[in-house]
Amino acid sequence: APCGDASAPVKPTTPLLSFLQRLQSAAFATLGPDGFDPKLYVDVPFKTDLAATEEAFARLPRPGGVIPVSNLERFLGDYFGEAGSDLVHAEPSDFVVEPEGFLPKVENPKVRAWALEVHSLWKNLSRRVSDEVRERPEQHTLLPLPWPGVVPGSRFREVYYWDSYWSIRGLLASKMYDTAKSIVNNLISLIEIYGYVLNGARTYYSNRSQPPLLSSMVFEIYMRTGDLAFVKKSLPSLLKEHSFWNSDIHKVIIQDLQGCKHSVSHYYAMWNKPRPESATIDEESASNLTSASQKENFYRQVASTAESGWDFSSRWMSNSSDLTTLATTSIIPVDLNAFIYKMELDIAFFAKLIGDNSTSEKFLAASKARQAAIRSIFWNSEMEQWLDYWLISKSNCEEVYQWEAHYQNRNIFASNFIPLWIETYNTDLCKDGTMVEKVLKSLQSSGLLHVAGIATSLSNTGEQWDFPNGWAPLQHMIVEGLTKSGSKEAKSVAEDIAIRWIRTNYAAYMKTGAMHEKYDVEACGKIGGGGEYKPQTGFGWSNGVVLAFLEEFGWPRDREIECQ
Ligand SMILES: OC[C@H]1O[C@H](O[C@H]2O[C@H](CO)[C@@H](O)[C@H](O)[C@H]2O)[C@H](O)[C@@H](O)[C@@H]1O
Repeated sequence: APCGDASAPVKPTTPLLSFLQRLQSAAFATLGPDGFDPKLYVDVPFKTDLAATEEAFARLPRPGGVIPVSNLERFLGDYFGEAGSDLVHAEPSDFVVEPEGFLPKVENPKVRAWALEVHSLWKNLSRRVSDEVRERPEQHTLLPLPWPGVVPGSRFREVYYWDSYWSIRGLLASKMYDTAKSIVNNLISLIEIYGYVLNGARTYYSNRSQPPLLSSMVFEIYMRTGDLAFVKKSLPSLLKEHSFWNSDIHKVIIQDLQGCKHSVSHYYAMWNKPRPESATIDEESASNLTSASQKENFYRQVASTAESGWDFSSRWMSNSSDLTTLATTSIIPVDLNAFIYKMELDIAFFAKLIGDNSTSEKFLAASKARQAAIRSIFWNSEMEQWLDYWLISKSNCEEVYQWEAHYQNRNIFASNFIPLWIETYNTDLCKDGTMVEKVLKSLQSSGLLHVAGIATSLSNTGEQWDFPNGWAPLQHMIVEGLTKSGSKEAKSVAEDIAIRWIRTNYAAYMKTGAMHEKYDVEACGKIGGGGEYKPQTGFGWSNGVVLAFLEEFGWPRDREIECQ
């Protein structure tokens, strides 16, 4: 990792984005904070070139320094298309109303009818980039992805990296294999250009990635389709992605108590300014920081937290009520290292499949090293969970950090159980049945399990990746880990969590007519809240997880779907 902020990389911004940020700031001054979504102003496509638009913007009247609402609205209408209009609806070629062999274990007619509705939502969420973006990319922040894809929904108008994994899990249950492959091909196209998968398919997301689950997407698609050519095509990009996550900025060396050095990874965005999509919010949050370097550090922490996918959470804060104490780059996250461990196992598996034995052996060795690191650095045998590790040092500039037990973060987060999802695939821990039972007990007494699913954390901070919110990805990884653990008891707890999650999604859908981005786990049918934007609907990963759970566990005819 870079030694201090000064040496850390920052991606250049574009003139288009700088202008849109000025527009966003002017709109904020005009409209005020109520209902204001800053992302809208960096998503609007230009109708004409930047120079002409900037000139017209400069000519707008500004009595008292603020553009009147009517002038702002007219300017927006004259010079910009609707946000999202450059990503057009695309009918997925592999969608059928009721696919053959769809959710064979779902017998209850109400649940089946609802599952078919959820399945049909893929049509609403399917998009392709308009020809206009390809012809004039300089007038859009949207990136010209080559193939159709699936978006999360609502304000998340573009493709997102880690969301895509759960959309794919649902698409596979919906038998939409071509759409699933097309999503992966788009992400691969980003690696070919940038060397990594971007947080999302917008120019303003190019300073960071998101939790790396591309190899898991390829793995799941291969397991369903047996498409070896697809694996062969994906492998070179996966190798590039692996180096990105093990490069200078993302790599940290920690020496354990036995003197063994471990190479692990952390989140680290190539950015030290307000996030363009939330600049008005970030500037306000940083307003009490006095020096330029304090602000730059804060902005880097904010962007690095967005790279984690958990934006925002007490998990990354040294004081859970003060966002300016975000310290994400000083934390070695257990889930990120579990994902990279899985990436290493997947690459070894794919390389073997295509007959590249030396790559396979190299990545098997890398996975063994990562497995040892996970055990030495994150595992806490007293709590029987894996804990994030905080890099605390006087200079914040160590070549090698010395591991100390009290730098493990003993606060409880759902991420402390994410290695379950990976361990079950291929490890000694899994062979030791008692281990799974210990982690299960620890989960059961953690305080995370609630009537409507697994809470993200135990702290109610008002941030969206904290209590009482429950997120589909977290439910899915823990449930799948427990299900595949080989323990009967773990499988039955997993099924119970899945049933609660399905019920809450169903009840909220019946009440609101929509699938939601996050839910409140304290009550069945309650949607989540908190954070910097209004709760969103659609919603790719929630749809994917409901379909994946229904495929795994089914729903017997005589089991009630209503909240109990
Ligand atoms: O606009 C604010 C932030 O929004 C995104 O984060 C949230 O939505 C994503 C899409 O569903 C999801 O992947 C992420 O986990 C959520 O926290 C975006 O990814 C952030 O970069 C952005 O700043």
